[in-house]
Amino acid sequence: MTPEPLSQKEIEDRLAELPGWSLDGDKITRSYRLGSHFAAVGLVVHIAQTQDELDHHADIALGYNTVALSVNTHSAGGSITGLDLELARRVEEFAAGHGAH
Ligand SMILES: C[C@H](O)[C@H](O)[C@H]1CNC2=NC(N)=NC(=O)C2=N1
Repeated sequence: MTPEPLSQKEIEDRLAELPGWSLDGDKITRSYRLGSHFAAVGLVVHIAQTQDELDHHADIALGYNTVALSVNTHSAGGSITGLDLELARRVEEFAAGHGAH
């Protein structure tokens, strides 16, 4: 089932619960800084595992010690849906454990 686009108000309300995440154009985004390159790669692997579990995939940019995510829902015409917020919520749950801030 295709998830429904969220209203602007719903997006803002749910982003308020996810410090560091923001709306940038048609995607929600967040950048993390980590203690080393390997720590950044470890976070990417954990995100990849979560993405396959959700069958929902962000654009991920890996830097030296940074990881930047941006995501919307292609199947909803590039809108923000609950799946985008759920991916962000799950990444927030484990990012700090990788030393990300
Ligand atoms: C076939 C597969 O379920 C779809 O292509 C999934 C995979 N990952 C996805 N990721 C994102 N961000 N949006 C989608 O619509 C999407 N669709």
